[in-house]
Amino acid sequence: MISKTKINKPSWLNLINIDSVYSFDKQRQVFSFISEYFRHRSHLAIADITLEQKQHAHTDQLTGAPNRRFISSHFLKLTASRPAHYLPLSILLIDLDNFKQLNDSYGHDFGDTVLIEFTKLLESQFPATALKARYGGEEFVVILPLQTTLEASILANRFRECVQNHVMLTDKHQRVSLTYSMGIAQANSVDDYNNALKQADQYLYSAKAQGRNKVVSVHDQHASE
Ligand SMILES: Nc1nc2c(ncn2[C@@H]2O[C@H](COP(=O)(O)OP(=O)(O)OP(=O)(O)O)[C@@H](O)[C@H]2O)c(=O)[nH]1
Repeated sequence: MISKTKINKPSWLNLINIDSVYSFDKQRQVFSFISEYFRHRSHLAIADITLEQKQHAHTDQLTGAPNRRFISSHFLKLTASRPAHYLPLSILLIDLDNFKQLNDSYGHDFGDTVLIEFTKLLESQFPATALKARYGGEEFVVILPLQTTLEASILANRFRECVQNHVMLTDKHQRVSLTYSMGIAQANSVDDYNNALKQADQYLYSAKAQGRNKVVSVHDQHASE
């Protein structure tokens, strides 16, 4: 004898415990379940889309790094909610040197490859707890939680050497290396963040003015130049 559970029906119907789908009452139950099921499914689909849109809005599409929006809408909120786990923040503002020239010499596609490669270097060389974001164009920011600018400068100079020694190959097998300039400032509170960022930008400008391939913070005697 063929049991009732073997009647052809969509597999998701097995999710409900029904002995029979024949009585009127049971049919009503089934239909109400079906409509509930699809309502639930469409809610999940909407939730998925929203999550995907959020991810998209907070991710730099070329490099996959978090973008500037991620910092304000997530990272700073997280810092505000758990200050003891994050503050002080060291803010490292990075601008790749002579990037226009690199694009002009080797092509925009190679420039894109360099930005991707640089993001990978940031990821591998800075601690996992650091936020590494593409700020826009050839500008990046690294935020180091629980670090003073003095500690951050040591890491930053080590990374500067790592980057200048890192050789990349073009599709014509030309060897290309890269340098960057950096300004570092410290935020002791979340409210301090924007001022610290401006300060880091001034130090970055100073690093460029001093000939590039340089890290400048309050500890550098030429910082005010
Ligand atoms: N390949 C590529 N280039 C980009 C991207 N975003 C910005 N750039 C280029 O980066 C270059 C930045 O040039 P500038 O602002 O003149 O700065 P720079 O040549 O790096 O000179 P300094 O900053 O003074 O050392 C421009 O030519 C932009 O077109 C990108 O996503 N991909």
